[in-house]
Amino acid sequence: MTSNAIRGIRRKKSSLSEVKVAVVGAPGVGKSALTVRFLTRRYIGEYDHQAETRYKHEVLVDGEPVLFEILDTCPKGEDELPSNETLNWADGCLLVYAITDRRSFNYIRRAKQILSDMPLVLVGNKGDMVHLRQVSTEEGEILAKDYECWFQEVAAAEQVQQVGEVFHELCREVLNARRKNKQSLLDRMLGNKATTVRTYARGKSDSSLPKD
Ligand SMILES: Nc1nc2c(ncn2[C@@H]2O[C@H](COP(=O)(O)OP(=O)(O)OP(=O)(O)O)[C@@H](O)[C@H]2O)c(=O)[nH]1
Repeated sequence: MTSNAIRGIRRKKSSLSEVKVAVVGAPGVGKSALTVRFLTRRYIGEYDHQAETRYKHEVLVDGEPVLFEILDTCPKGEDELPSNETLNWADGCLLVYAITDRRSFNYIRRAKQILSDMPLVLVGNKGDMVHLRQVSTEEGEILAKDYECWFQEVAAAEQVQQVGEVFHELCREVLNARRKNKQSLLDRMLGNKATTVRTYARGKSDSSLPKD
C-alpha cells in the first residue's frame, strides 16, 4: 500500500464521527422494530429479547460518515426508567411512544424528568394504526415543543426512509450540540487569553507612562 493510500485511510478514520444513541420507551412501543428497521431496512414483527442490546452501524449522514452505537433498551415494565448508566453513556435519546398507547406517552414524560440536558428526538410509532389511536398528533407536537426537540410520527411496520430520518435527525442534533460545546470552550479559552493579553498590555503601557 502506498503512503498516500495509508494517509487517505487515516484521514477517513479520523473524520468518522461517533454518535451514541439510547432508544428509550415503554415496553412494546416498537423500539426494537425501529432500531432493526434502521440497521437492516427490514421489519421484524416479533423481536423477542429479554435484555438491552447494543449495535454498531456505520452510515452516511448528510454525506459524512457516522458510526452509530445504538442501545435498544428493554424495560421490564412501565415503572422501569432508563438507568443512570444508560443516560451517562448516551450522547442523545430517541424517545419512543406508540400512538395507540396512552400509557407509553405518559412513560415519556416520566423518563424525561430524569434526563439531563441532552439532544432528543420524540417519535410516535405505530402510525399505521390510526384506527386505534389514543394519542393525537397535536399532543406529540406540544410535548416536543415543550422539550424543544424534533418530533415525527412513523410506522416501523411500513416505513424505511422515514425511520432512517429519525435517527439521522438525532445524529444532527448530537453533532450540533458537540460543535456548540467545542465553540463555547474555545470562546472561554480565547476570552481568558484576551483578558491576559489586555492586562499585560495595560501593565506595560502603565509602566512606560511618565510618573507625575
Ligand atoms: N402495527 C404496528 N406494529 C408495530 C410497529 N412497530 C412495532 N410493532 C409491533 O409492536 C410489538 C412490539 O414491538 P417491539 O419492537 O418488540 O417493541 P419494543 O419497544 O422493543 O418492546 P420491548 O423490547 O418489550 O421493550 C411487536 O409485535 C411489533 O410487531 C408499527 O409501526 N406498527
